[in-house]
Amino acid sequence: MTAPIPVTVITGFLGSGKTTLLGRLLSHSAMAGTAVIINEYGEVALDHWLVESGGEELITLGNGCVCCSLRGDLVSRFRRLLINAGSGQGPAFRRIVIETTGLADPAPIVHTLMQDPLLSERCVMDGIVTLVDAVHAAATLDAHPAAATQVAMADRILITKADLVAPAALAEVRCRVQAVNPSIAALPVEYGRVEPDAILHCGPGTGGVAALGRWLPGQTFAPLGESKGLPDRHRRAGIETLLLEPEAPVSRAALERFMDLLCETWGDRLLRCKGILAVTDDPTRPAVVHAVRHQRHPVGRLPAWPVDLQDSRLVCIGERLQEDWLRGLWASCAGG
Ligand SMILES: Nc1nc2c(ncn2[C@@H]2O[C@H](COP(=O)(O)OP(=O)(O)OP(=O)(O)O)[C@@H](O)[C@H]2O)c(=O)[nH]1
Repeated sequence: MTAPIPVTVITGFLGSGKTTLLGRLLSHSAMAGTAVIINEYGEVALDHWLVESGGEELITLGNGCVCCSLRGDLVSRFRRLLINAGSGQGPAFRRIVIETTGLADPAPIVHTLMQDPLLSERCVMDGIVTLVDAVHAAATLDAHPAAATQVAMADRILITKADLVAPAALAEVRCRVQAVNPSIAALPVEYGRVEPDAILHCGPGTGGVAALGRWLPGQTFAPLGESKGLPDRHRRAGIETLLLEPEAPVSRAALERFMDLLCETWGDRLLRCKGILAVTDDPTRPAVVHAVRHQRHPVGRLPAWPVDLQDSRLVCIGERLQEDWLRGLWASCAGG
């Protein structure tokens, strides 16, 4: 009998720093042999281009959420991983990490994995790790029940972007988080700088997975069926995504102006914006932009275009977004 493969679910609301954390962790030798499944909500998945996996198996599930519309896809990708590794057709691995979308409810994900005969025989849930963005914790927990569910079900909680708030504000976030999940101590982090032990080996205890194990048998979820037929509950709740695919490179100054105006104007309606875009100063090194609500993160650069991405893409996720306005703003800033 081989030991069951531990599965870690990394969750946290949109833009809370999941991909940043994952990228850091995967560079650690203790994470060698990790298969990674990244799920993204936007129309076009960008995260896998932003994670340096160091040769680990990396699978993307895009344009939907593994807690609802993509539950069937999650099971089939998981099964394929296990079957390919078992038959030698795919790489062997020692653990699996799933990065959920920022909107995901962890309960149906764990339920989906626990009810599949092959997965429940070969894998064991290690833990649910929830990231809470220190800058936006209060607004997010107030407005989005999924954010509170993510915290309530956590085995480990990391308060990210601790560098962006004052100590008093950080203490408030801790209190807020502990009011939702008093059994877990929340650990502040900056740019995902944690040792792997901070997220691994949660083990059976009083945390989220143990609690879910007791609670799930009494719950019913929509049957799995064909994933494409499952409703996307976030879309029904009014969360929309917009995609821009600019054809020409943009100047760095125009890009900065666009991001500033976008965050200023849409503010809390803009739950997330991210993009990989060609810039005129060096179109071979694309710019990476991120925003969460009114907070715009500094523009980064990739050393080169990923092999399977050659065009600029920018995704916005939010509520009451207006496509015409977004396109108009881009045109007026970029001059296109
Ligand atoms: N200042 C600061 N920025 C951070 C920290 N962690 C992440 N970021 C930035 O926050 C932005 C979003 O980070 P991501 O890691 O992409 O967030 P995510 O949770 O994967 O985003 P989604 O998958 O879209 O939900 C990026 O610009 C990161 O560089 C942190 O601790 N401090």
